[in-house]
Order: sequence, then structure tokens, then C-alpha cells
Amino acid sequence: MEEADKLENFIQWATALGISDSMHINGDEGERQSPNNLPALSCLGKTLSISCFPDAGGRGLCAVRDLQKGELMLKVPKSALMTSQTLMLNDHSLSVAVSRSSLSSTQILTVALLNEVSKGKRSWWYAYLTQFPSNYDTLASFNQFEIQALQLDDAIWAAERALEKTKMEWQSATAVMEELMFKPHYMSFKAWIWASASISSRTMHIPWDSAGCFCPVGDFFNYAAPEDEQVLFEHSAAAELRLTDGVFEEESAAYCFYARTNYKKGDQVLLSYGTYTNLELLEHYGFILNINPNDKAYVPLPSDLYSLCSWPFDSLYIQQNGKPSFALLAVMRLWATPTHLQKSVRHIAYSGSMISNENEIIVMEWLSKKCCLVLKNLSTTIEEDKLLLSVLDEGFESVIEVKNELLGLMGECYIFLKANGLLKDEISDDMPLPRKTIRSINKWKLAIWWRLKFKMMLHDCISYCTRVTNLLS
Ligand SMILES: C[S@@+](CC[C@H](N)C(=O)[O-])C[C@H]1O[C@@H](n2cnc3c(N)ncnc32)[C@H](O)[C@@H]1O
Repeated sequence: MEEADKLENFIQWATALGISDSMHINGDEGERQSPNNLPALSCLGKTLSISCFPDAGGRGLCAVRDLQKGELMLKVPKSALMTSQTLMLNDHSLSVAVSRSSLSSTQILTVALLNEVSKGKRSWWYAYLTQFPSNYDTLASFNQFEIQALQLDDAIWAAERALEKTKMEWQSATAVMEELMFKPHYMSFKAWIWASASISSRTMHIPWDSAGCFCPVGDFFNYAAPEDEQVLFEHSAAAELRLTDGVFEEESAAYCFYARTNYKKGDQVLLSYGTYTNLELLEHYGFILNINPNDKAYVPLPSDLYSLCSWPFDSLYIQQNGKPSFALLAVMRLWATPTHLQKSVRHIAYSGSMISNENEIIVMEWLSKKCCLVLKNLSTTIEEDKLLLSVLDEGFESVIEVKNELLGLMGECYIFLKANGLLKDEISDDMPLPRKTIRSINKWKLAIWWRLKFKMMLHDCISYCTRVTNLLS
């Protein structure tokens, strides 16, 4: 079936389930009927429509009219949410196998999803399942080459940890999958990675299951980082409320989505899934933002600094604009003060004020040197990363095209060609690029883009430190 037909089937299915972007038809909230009292043809079209946004998430939802901040845009009834419970309800074997196991709630949803997908067209959820991506770029799906392309130890470690965690969860679920007599394809680690990436990138929070739920149509919203105003509330009790624009509402027994800002007709309507750094977005969602106000760069700090710090260590970072975070600046000012004077100036440092010109210059010079050193020790420069990205962005169709473009560039390109078997004698140059290689290029590009963004933060930090030093000298 063509993609367009699958999408149409899905929309019909969703409409029949009462999913609706029309809140005030016949004066009855959420009820959707056409003027002749027949069920509506589409659950979308009054407020939202499906559209493609190549530079901001691909398929997403578009405003079909001007929308006001706070306006209810979409309702997905509880009965349309795909959860472990709803999947088990109609599947006795699944429910028995799972109840005998000690799997975590996320593992249960992973098994339940694979079990449902394995039913193919027989699945009640089939129309919805056809809308899931066939591949993901989350960190757990990166191979060794793609992981190493991240270059920074912290990022490599995060990717290895994500992969290891996914592998352990898969291994401890194999007995249940065997009991359910999964075919080898659905038992494979590859299938598990697909299912867990689906959960990581597409589920929404529900109060009754920590694995969350799949929310048809609601999971078509792409992501925008929370705005400053919302970030301020991050640590307050109201954080949950302020940071979500999609929420399950018990009283209406539905997932409800509200406009996070005013939208003009034709704008993409975005959802804030939460506050994430680019590395976290890559880990959980498989993308990064070109401009992410919540991005952070960590550099190694003096070991004797940590004992002076009363903030969590993860608050010591360089911000997306290159400036040191409040906590990093404060604790470095204290660290740069002679030990016998630290007590007397602690209140000044902790209030975020400068201690003295000399002190500030020591801090700026130390930070700037550290950033230079980190950048120097990485195997490619900012310029090389930019060049590589521009080459990879061109896109390739045949093996020879890739070889021609990449062989003259840095050593990393040679490793890529080798890791993808493109240098073997038996590979014909005219051969179209294998799909696996195309997917690997996409993940490689994400890794390069991530490390470039990281390097840019350090570069901007050096400029910031130099500016401050010059001003104070
Ligand atoms: C909940 S889905 C959103 C809908 C998705 N585009 C689709 O077609 O199903 C989340 C996924 O969309 C993509 N995505 C969402 N927001 C994005 C953004 N701002 N930039 C790039 N990709 C984005 C990522 O692949 C992410 O894992």
C-alpha cells in the first residue's frame, strides 16, 4: 500500500475512535459530526493538518487557522491510547506471559509493541502502527563508528551506556518473547532497538504507567525547546504543568493538547517534550536542534574545585551562547581566591558577583585555556567538521560518488568507507548506495553536527573570556 493510502486509512481509523481537533461542534466539546449528522470524514482539518517540515522534524502538524496561546487543539480519548494495558486486554497469552515475568514497565511495553506489530494486518492497531518510522537515529541505534564520531568522551560514554542498557533489557526479556513464540525477526536485537526507540521518542506521560502511552495523532507533533519563561519555572513545583502542553486529563478522559504560543495559519504547531540538551535529544529522540537554548558543554574542571561547590556538579557548564553558567562562574571565582580568603568572599561569589578584576581574569584565562586544550585534543577542527557536513549534505547515490567525495578528506572518512565495506574489491563502483550505508551517513552526520555544536560552544566561550579579560586588563 502507498504511504498516502496508509495515512488516509489511519486518519479514518483515528476519526472513528473519536480523536478530534474540533472542540466546539454542535456546542458539544470533542464531539465531531458533520452538518448532516453523519460522522465527520476527518479528525483533522478544523484546527490542525498534517504537513511536512523538512527542516523541523519532517512530518508534523500545521495550524489551519490562527491559534491563540492556551487554546485546546486536539483531544485523543483514553480508549484510543495504546498502552501496555490496552495491548494486553485483547491478548490473553501476552497478559499471562507478562504477569509471570519480572520485566520493568518499559520492557513490558516493548514486548507488547513487538507482539502487536508481529500480528501485521490482524492487529486492531494496524492502521496506527503503519505510521511508525521504520528506523530511528537514537543513540542506542549508533554503531561503533557512529559512536566514535561523537569524539567527546562524555558523549561516547552516553552512547555506549544507552546501547548497553538496551542490550541488557533485551536479554532479560528474551525468555518472555520465547514463551510468546516470537518469530526470529521480532526476537532480534534490531527489532528491540526499534521498539525501544519508538517508546523513547513517541510515548507520552500518563499517570498510571511509567512506560507512558502511544497517542495516535498526538505523536505527530514535533518538538520545540521550552521558552525562557518556562525554563525559569523548571525547578518550581509548577514545573510539570508549565513544561507540558500535552497532558492526560482525567475529567475528560482524554489526552489534551494546548497551543504553547500564538500560531499563524500555516505555522508548524510544536510541542515541548521537556528541557533537553542536544545530547539528550539525540539519546532519546534521535535529533538535535541547531539553536537549543538548553544545550550545555561540560569541560574538565580543577579537581580541588568540587569541594567548594554547593550546587550539583551538573550545574557547572558552558551555556549555548558560550557564557559560563551561574554556578560555574561562582565556584570558579571562589576557587581562584587564595584559600585563607575564601570564607570572607564566599557570599559575594555565591551571589553571582565578581570578586575582583584580578580574580575574574584568573577565571577567564583558566577557562579559555581549558577550552583551547579540549579543542586541540579533538581529532578534527570546527572548519573540518563544517566541510565534512557540507560534503555529506550533498547526498550520494552510488558507491563511486561517495568514494570520490570522501577519499580525499580526513582519516575518519576512510574509516567510514572501510566500516561500511565500500573499499572491498567485490563492491562495484556503479552500485547504488546500500540503504544501510545511507542510514549510517545520517547518523554520522548527526554525530558530526553534535560535536560541531559542542566545539562552537567552547569557541564562543573562548571569545567571551577574551572579551572580559580585555575589558578588565
Ligand atoms: C513524536 S515524533 C514527532 C512526529 C514525527 N515527525 C513523525 O513523523 O512521526 C518525534 C520525532 O520527530 C522528530 N522530531 C521532532 N521534533 C523535531 C525537530 N524539532 N527537529 C528534528 N526532528 C524532530 C524526531 O525524529 C523525533 O524522534
